[in-house]
Amino acid sequence: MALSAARCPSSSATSAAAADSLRSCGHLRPVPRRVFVGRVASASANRWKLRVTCKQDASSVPVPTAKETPSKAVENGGVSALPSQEYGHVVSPDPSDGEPTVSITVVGASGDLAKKKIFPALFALYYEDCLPKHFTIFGYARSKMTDAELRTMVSRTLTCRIDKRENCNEKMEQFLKRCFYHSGQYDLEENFAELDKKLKEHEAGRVSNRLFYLSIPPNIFIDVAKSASRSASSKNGWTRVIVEKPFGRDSESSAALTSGLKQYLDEDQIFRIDHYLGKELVENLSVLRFSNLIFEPLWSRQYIRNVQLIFSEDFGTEGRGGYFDHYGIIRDIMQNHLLQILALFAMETPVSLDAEDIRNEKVKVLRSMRPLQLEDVVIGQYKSHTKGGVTHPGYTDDKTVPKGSLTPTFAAAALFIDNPRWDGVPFLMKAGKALHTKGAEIRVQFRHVPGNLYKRSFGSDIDRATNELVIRVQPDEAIYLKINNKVPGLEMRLDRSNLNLLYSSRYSKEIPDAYERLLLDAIEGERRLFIRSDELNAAWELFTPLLKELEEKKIAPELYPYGSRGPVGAHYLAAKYNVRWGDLGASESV
Ligand SMILES: NC(=O)C1=CN([C@@H]2O[C@H](COP(=O)(O)OP(=O)(O)OC[C@H]3O[C@@H](n4cnc5c(N)ncnc54)[C@H](OP(=O)(O)O)[C@@H]3O)[C@@H](O)[C@H]2O)C=CC1
Ligand SMILES: O=C1O[C@H](COP(=O)(O)O)[C@@H](O)[C@H](O)[C@H]1O
Repeated sequence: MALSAARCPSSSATSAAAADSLRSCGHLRPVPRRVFVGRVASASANRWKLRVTCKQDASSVPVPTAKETPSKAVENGGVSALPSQEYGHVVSPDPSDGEPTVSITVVGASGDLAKKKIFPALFALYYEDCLPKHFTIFGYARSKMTDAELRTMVSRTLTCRIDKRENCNEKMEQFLKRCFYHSGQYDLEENFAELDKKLKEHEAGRVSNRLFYLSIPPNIFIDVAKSASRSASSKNGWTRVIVEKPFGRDSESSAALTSGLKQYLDEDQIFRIDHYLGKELVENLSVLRFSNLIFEPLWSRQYIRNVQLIFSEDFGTEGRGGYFDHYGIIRDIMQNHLLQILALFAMETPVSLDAEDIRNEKVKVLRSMRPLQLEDVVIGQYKSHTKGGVTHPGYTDDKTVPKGSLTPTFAAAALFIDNPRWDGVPFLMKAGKALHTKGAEIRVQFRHVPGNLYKRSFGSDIDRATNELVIRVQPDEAIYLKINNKVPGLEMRLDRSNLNLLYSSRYSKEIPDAYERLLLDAIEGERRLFIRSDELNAAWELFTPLLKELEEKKIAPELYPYGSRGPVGAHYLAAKYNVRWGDLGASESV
């Protein structure tokens, strides 16, 4: 049954009834122990805060961590209070209200990711009143652009929530007035010093918190970290840096990148983004598991036969072939997105919802994993295919891809966690580009019912009677459980039906983009969904030997037609572990 779009009560609501109502409005969100509002206020042991509404007030201003708190020497001394001034169309408010400001600099603002994801996510946060009262956004890149040109560029990709269109144009205009641009080189400290000067003018003497989003190729991360930290970091608030993947291409290059960044930044300041962790259904994994009695007792080798993590795209690498060829699908999707989901899925119950407690459990899973064996991996590459008169190019037809490239655009792998909970349970991953469909899902196949009284009704294929829990991350977000059910009627006939939680039917609220959640978390200092350096090392240690072996032995990928289901080898790999991929549809009905 769909919920009607109820009006949400204000952030000051504290009664249990109000909290319930807020929960149904989808505004409840765990964030760490800063402010305790509403019903769970007493549950401080759980370190929960209810983000009842995004409206920022003084009480929700993030408190810097011990490391981020500036020394007393710089506090107050670093920046002199400037009078209110007019900046572009914005009048900077009087600093006497004592509230800090956040300056967000998108480095690489002229690029694809900035336009496609970062600016739209910032606007969505603004639209939802999630950004602090005082904020400024700067684009930074080498391209020459005026503030007005940046605004025009950004405005092309802004959209309003489809479920909330009121004041859309007005809000866009207000947002764009708070966006500015500075052109500079990535390795020139003087250019960042110029940026610093502009930021200070906008910050107008307030405590200034600064967030840099490095939306640039990884070979210039360290230059920017150096220039920004030396010449444009905050003197009296926090400075944080979001880095986009790829974080290296193997253990060694990743370690070098981490130590390079740590020359200029503390680990606490580095927010390594994996945008899959910001997806709604991935965020919900822990809720599903730890707040429902029925799942957690089943969450082990005792009841689970196998777990499948499946990613597919129905388009190729067109336009990104040059980048992709250096990485391939294992580094692009498996080593980060799918592995992060696996770690969240398989971790033990953390002590609390605190970022460090969660990340401690995730890293234990990663470190308990068996190094990947070549015989447990299948790789593929798409080839040209003509369908309905349309010819789709093969991977190596892309001019930016070297001829004869062996880079996989598809991979399937069987992974194992050698710990008491998961001993012997195959975790099967499959990821591919240019497949027949686009989607990402987690499939949990349970064991057979021992001595099943209805065995005869399933014929010889008992596998078809397996209960399966599907968490569909995208598209059409859903959680459904396949159960065996009696078909109504006088005869005894069973079929497989779904207990189905389809988000679009249940919730009227539009699902926020992953980048919105992650940007807001970075502003709030919430690190739960960002990758800690030891997690990253463990992830690379798992994949690096395999990646090296594939490259050294020049293993040729199995070719599959563009738009197909991928290489047949993936089925043999699953069969080796008595598994049938759940996304093939064959086991949908009995
Ligand atoms: N696009 C996407 O969907 C995704 C991207 N990423 C990662 O995010 C980051 C940004 O991605 P995207 O926007 O696509 O990247 P771009 O290649 O578009 O680069 C962003 C900006 O960086 C500058 N730049 C590009 N190449 C160089 C270079 N060799 N030396 C110096 N500056 C350069 C350019 O700005 P200018 O010339 O104006 O200085 C460019 O506009 C990358 O690390 C990418 O791997 C991760 C996931 C998805
Ligand atoms: O990180 C990446 O993710 C995208 C897929 O992200 P999605 O949110 O659209 O599912 C993928 O296309 C890209 O190759 C990869 O680098």
